[in-house]
Amino acid sequence: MASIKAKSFKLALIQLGSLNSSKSNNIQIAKKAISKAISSFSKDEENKPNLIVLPEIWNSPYAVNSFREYSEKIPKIGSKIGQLNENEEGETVKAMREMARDNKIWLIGGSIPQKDEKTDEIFNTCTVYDPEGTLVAIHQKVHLFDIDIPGRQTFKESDTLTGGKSLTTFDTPFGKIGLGICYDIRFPEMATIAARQGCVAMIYPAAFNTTTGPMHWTLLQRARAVDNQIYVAMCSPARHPEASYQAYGHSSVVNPLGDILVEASHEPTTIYADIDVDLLNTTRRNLPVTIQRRFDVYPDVAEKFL
Ligand SMILES: NC(=O)CC(=O)C(=O)O
Repeated sequence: MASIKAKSFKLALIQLGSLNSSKSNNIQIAKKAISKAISSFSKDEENKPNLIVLPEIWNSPYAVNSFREYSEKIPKIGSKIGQLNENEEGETVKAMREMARDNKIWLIGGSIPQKDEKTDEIFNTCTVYDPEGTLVAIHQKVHLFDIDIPGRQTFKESDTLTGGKSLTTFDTPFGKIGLGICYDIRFPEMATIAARQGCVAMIYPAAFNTTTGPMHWTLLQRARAVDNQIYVAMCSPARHPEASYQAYGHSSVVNPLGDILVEASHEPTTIYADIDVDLLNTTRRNLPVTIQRRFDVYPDVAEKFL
């Protein structure tokens, strides 16, 4: 794996606030937050973010009994802005294409509930758009959030959701990016495979809660970053006092050394980080674990991705 060929870039994570049960309200909030993040660089084009990330399930309440109602059809990778009618793609996808095009950015559109019309299954799905509004990647949350910490946090996504069956990376002019959604970060194989395929960063739209957030949010990001010598980012919704699910917030970005570059509180905000490819490659040169693996001692599933 060793060094990575990529260009340094600026990442922005939008910790959306004031989300409620109105999908169109939530879309307007996301639109405004993105144009505000971009317009604040109108006199400083060079430092404008190249890649913007939204949180997990931002157009719907994060609740198992809402996912079907808010679900949308997601069209195929490669579909372009203005090509499809409203029966072929949902209003959130259409809006995200416009957010990417109007602001000339790459957009990781957090996640939204997706309905597969053929199978009637619902997925927790992240879509990615290039600056023309073309859909370039789709990631369906692989590991469903089914946990029970009695008296503190119980959630069972599998009551209404189906888990995805594949891993996702996508190429940009500044490098390859790996995607996961929230609970996916607890499964280290995903980040390891993405890193070994040449990703410069793993990005997770996410919504930990006030029980699991303090326990593991930062630890998991730092672990995935240090193990794989990549950047790791998680983008959460802001906490909403009236929501049934209390999101942790704390959107953050960690560098390949495991340093937290930036971390939000639980309020609505946008945070920025420079993804420095030289630092990544220096880390790998100084601590060459990426070329010291001993697959003769532990032949594992990731070996075929060498
Ligand atoms: N919400 C999730 O998918 C995951 C989470 O909150 C946790 O792992 O903790």
